Amino acid sequence: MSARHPVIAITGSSGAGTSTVTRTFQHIFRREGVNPVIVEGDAFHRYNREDMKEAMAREAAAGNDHFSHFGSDANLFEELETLFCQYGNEGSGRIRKYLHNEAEAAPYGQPPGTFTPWEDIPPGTDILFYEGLHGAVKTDKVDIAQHVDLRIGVVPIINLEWIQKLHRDREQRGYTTEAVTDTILRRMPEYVHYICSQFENTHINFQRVPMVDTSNPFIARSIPTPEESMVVIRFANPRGIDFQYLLAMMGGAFMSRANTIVIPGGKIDLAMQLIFTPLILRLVENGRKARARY
Ligand SMILES: Nc1ncnc2c1ncn2[C@@H]1O[C@H](COP(=O)(O)OP(=O)(O)OP(=O)(O)O)[C@@H](O)[C@H]1O
Ligand SMILES: O=C(CO)[C@H](O)[C@H](O)COP(=O)(O)O
Repeated sequence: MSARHPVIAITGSSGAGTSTVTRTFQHIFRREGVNPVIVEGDAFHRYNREDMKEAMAREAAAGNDHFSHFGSDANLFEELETLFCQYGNEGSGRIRKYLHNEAEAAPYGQPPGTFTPWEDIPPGTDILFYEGLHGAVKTDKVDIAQHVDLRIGVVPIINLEWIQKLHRDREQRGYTTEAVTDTILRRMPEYVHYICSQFENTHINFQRVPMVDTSNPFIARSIPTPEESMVVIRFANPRGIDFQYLLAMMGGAFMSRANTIVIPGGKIDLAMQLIFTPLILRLVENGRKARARY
């Protein structure tokens, strides 16, 4: 944790919606004049696409059919922890990108499924913003969560998460339904160990719950829309959260527990702006003051 160079992490499974939530944060950063460095979690995969296929085949030959992008062996957890720690202390660190498809890869003149070279974070940023799979991970070897000032979980109920992943991977990444289904099945043990466990380390979780039937996510023709869903927002520590204000600002919202507010899905953007703008401004302001004193 750092008062000088704050770190925010949005953490969630593949297809949960972390990239979508990032757009709301970019809007807040732009409006409030905050200069972030944005880190995509996929940059901390250990292998490029070809090497990952080989690693998976090696593991399968050795009897492990569950090697996946969710676990510690396929990711650079130590390097991610170092980045958060170094940024928190000095505002510096090394980042890169994982290029998922032709559109992302074209500007770099590289093939999809490869990483860009590591680069230093430019000096003068206000905040590090991470979105990806592992922003609140704790294992027996690393404690990534401890370096993050604001940890946010994005966790649709699992049927919805699968529908979102199936649609995104087919439409934007060129995979078949069968290939995505195999990936979901292969990742399940590491999903339970590495993904679910993070949501007890987060400060705020957003769980989208569809109000339409998603019983068989593998045949769903479309992703339930925001208007067809509700969002459960749970605060680990509700002290200081003005629930009366949130209820007044968002028609149709209600409290389901003392630390949990439920809102209509179409209001998620508004909810995030109302909840996060003051938290971001406080982190950035504290950081600026602490750096001025240093
Ligand atoms: N609140 C939402 N309402 C409707 N659709 C959504 C919502 N959030 C995400 N989606 C859709 O779900 C799909 C996956 O979302 P997104 O790409 O943000 O996931 P992700 O968590 O960033 O995945 P990955 O980590 O694998 O890149 C996208 O097609 C996106 O449009
Ligand atoms: O979304 C993911 C993890 O968040 C992807 O599964 C991972 O980044 C690998 O991508 P690809 O299968 O396109 O090589």
